[in-house]
Amino acid sequence: MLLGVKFVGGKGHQGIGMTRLCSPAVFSLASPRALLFDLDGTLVDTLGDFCAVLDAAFTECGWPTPSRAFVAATIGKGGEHLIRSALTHQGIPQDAYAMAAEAYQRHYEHLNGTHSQVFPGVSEALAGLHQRGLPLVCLTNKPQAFARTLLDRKGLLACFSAVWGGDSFERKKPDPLPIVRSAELLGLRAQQVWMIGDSRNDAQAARAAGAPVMLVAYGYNHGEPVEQAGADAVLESLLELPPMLDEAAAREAG
Ligand SMILES: O=C(O)COP(=O)(O)O
Ligand SMILES: [Mg+2]
Repeated sequence: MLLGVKFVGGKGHQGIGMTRLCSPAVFSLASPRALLFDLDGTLVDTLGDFCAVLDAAFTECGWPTPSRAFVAATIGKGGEHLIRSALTHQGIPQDAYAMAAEAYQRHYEHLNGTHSQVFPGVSEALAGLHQRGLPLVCLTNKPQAFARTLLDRKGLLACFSAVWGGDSFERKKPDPLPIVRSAELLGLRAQQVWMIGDSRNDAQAARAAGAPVMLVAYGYNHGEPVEQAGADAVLESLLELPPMLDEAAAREAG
């Protein structure tokens, strides 16, 4: 029985503490051979970056800028989705996409990381997990170059054995392909890795790939309750991961 956890997915299981288990499968998960981490909303609070970049790009183009609430509910599916959604939301025709995307890209390069903060517990959790020798991979829908720069600027890059972006594979999350390919590149099957994310894009991708999935409660999930996104567990902090790994290892040993 996991300690310090509360089961929220059904009747008959109760616990204490922070981790909320959404699936009874979490009681029998095998130890992962690697962890895949989403970036925006999971490791770094980048909402301020997205807002600053959209503000700069749309202002330059002479358009009204989208609200912070709109941006928070829209991020998670990559830059093109965000730009196209923002155009529609502001009543600007889609044929302005190329102009918007060029301005967005240019401002993102300049502003990347300047309006964002690492979430509490992330640096400590990643350092501890890295010390265990477990391969850690960043798997985000952000373009790979932007992801690497952001992780570097926030002092997190050295923890990761690989960083894959929304432009690294033929399809993005919620398609399972990025998870399947990330596992393959480690010499693993998707069932042997855990996906750690913040949104239904991460949960759907992991479910379809056959990988266990944990979602953080503090990220961006399109304005929907994260408990309903189909995760095995909902975490208040990444610091809850080491005890989960200890629990899985102890179960296997004993
Ligand atoms: O680029 C985005 O929309 C966010 O990407 P991520 O949540 O997969 O890190
Ligand atoms: Mg995310």
